[in-house]
Amino acid sequence: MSAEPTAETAATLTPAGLDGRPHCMIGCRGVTKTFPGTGGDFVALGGVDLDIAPDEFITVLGPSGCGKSTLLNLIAGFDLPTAGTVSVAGSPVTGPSPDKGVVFQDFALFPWLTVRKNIAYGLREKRLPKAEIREIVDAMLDTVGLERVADHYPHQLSGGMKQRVSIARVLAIDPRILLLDEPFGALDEQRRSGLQDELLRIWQQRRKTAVFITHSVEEAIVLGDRVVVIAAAPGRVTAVVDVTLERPRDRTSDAFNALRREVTAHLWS
Ligand SMILES: Nc1ncnc2c1ncn2[C@@H]1O[C@H](COP(=O)(O)OP(=O)(O)OP(=O)(O)O)[C@@H](O)[C@H]1O
Repeated sequence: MSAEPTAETAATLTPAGLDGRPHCMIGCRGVTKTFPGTGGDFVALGGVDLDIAPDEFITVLGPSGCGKSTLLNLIAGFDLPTAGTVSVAGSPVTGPSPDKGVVFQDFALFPWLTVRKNIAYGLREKRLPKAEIREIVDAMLDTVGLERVADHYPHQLSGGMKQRVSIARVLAIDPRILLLDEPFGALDEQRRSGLQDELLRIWQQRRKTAVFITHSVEEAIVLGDRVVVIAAAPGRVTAVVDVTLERPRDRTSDAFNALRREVTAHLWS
């Protein structure tokens, strides 16, 4: 069966509600991605279907190599699917755009720019007036608690600080969608937990649609409204677990542990 959407299915991807907002911010329909290999094509994603609602926080969990980053790259528009469609607010994704902000694990900061200038980078690209840039950057420095190191360079910062800068740089351009590829993977438990809290606070304040890739079952449950489990070879969604626990979530509660067992079972099945 063809994975290409018909005019009818494309139209039903994002029917607007009474408030005029789409029900689905990100829609994946039969998303398949193959890469050429020496022994023939390698199917990294084999038909992913997923709808993500506006303001929803989705976490994506799966073994190494199952296609998590590939999926995120397709949503970001860094690459195109071999078959199927990825749409944002009803329009097919054809490339990167300012409505999608991406945070990478390795921070991707400019080493020759100070913290302030790193955060201002996207705003300067947008050619905003200087005073407005300053105002937004000051607000961002405050949000992520980095005023003290505003004039430092990346090499003078800890890993956690660098990741805050990369989050602030993305938030500064105020994208509707946040795409985060294992952003806290390299941090110690304490920093990781602090940044999880900070990210949730920002997400709740600014209401964004978030897709967050992780290898950690705990992180997936702490953050997500839903945890999407992906299996490998080919990459496909094998489970979607609703997390209805109140935030902030108590990682030691019975309900949390029950979810941890459920998600882990899906991951290993
Ligand atoms: N540009 C590419 N060319 C060839 N193969 C690729 C390319 N990008 C990814 N792959 C392959 O596709 C598969 C999925 O890769 P991907 O990086 O999406 O996995 P992942 O789940 O994010 O892994 P990890 O958790 O280790 O980061 C892997 O087998 C990878 O080797």
